[in-house]
Amino acid sequence: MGSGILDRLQRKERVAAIIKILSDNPNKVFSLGYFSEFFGSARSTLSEDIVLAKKVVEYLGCGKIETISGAAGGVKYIPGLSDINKDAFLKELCVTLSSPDRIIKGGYIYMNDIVFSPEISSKVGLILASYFIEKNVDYVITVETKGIPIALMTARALNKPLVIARREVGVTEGSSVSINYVTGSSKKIQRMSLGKRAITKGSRCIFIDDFMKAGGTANGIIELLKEFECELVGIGVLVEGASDKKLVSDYISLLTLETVDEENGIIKIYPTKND
Ligand SMILES: O=P(O)(O)OC[C@H]1O[C@H](OP(=O)(O)OP(=O)(O)O)[C@H](O)[C@@H]1O
Ligand SMILES: Nc1ncnc2[nH]cnc12
Repeated sequence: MGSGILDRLQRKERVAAIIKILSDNPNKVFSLGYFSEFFGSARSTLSEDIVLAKKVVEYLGCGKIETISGAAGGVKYIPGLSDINKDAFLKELCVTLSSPDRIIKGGYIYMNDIVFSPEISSKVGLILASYFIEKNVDYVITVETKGIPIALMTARALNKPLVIARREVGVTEGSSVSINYVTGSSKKIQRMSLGKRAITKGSRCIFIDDFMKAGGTANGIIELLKEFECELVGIGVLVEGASDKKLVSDYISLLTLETVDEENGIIKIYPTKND
């Protein structure tokens, strides 16, 4: 494809196609030359198309198209949600999560339907990714199980690989490194393992999870990454438990769970003030 049928595309059709190509490949730089060849149009024409594409993305409040100058320059799409869209989404999520029928014995709330919903977890991933765009991330890391969809969606938005620490050593991982850690959720000593070939030495990683209680899991990830001589450059979770003393201090949470009152059937959860 490229020339032939596509060279007959009109400006508005090219703009739609540019947006599709860029948004399918978040954070990937496409040169003007690439589009010029693809559409069989002059670079000057493409520059004007890109100005229009930028306007459309801005209008939709779904991130931005950025121009990178220089020899390795071009354009890339940085996914995101406008503040208005983000606030509305997080508020609505709080309403959904505060339904009393979500209360689980022991002070937990049921979140499986939320984290396993592609529509919701993709937006959560977009929002979390927006906090780490500037961090030069090489990998997104999570620990099985419930953090996986959100971590994958964050990795998708950053266009970086996802790495999953396992509770048990997986045969298909090859030789692995394991560490023990204490999770506040189950208050038990747990083990997490990562295949030795999963991450390249010296990489920069962010840890993404669905929930942070005491932060023992995040701490475990820090210890695990030390074994790989990798650096943890950010931590992001969908929900943090407000009343719990944390073992880590530098993290982003989107929602704060203040109370789960089993007796009176009350859940208090609100968007975290991060800025
Ligand atoms: O901050 P912490 O005190 O360490 O607790 C947070 C951890 O607890 C939850 O996992 P859980 O143990 O419920 O496992 P699951 O994801 O397999 O359900 C959550 O997904 C975090 O990984
Ligand atoms: N869903 C949940 N609700 C409350 N505390 C938790 N800790 C881990 N998961 C949790």
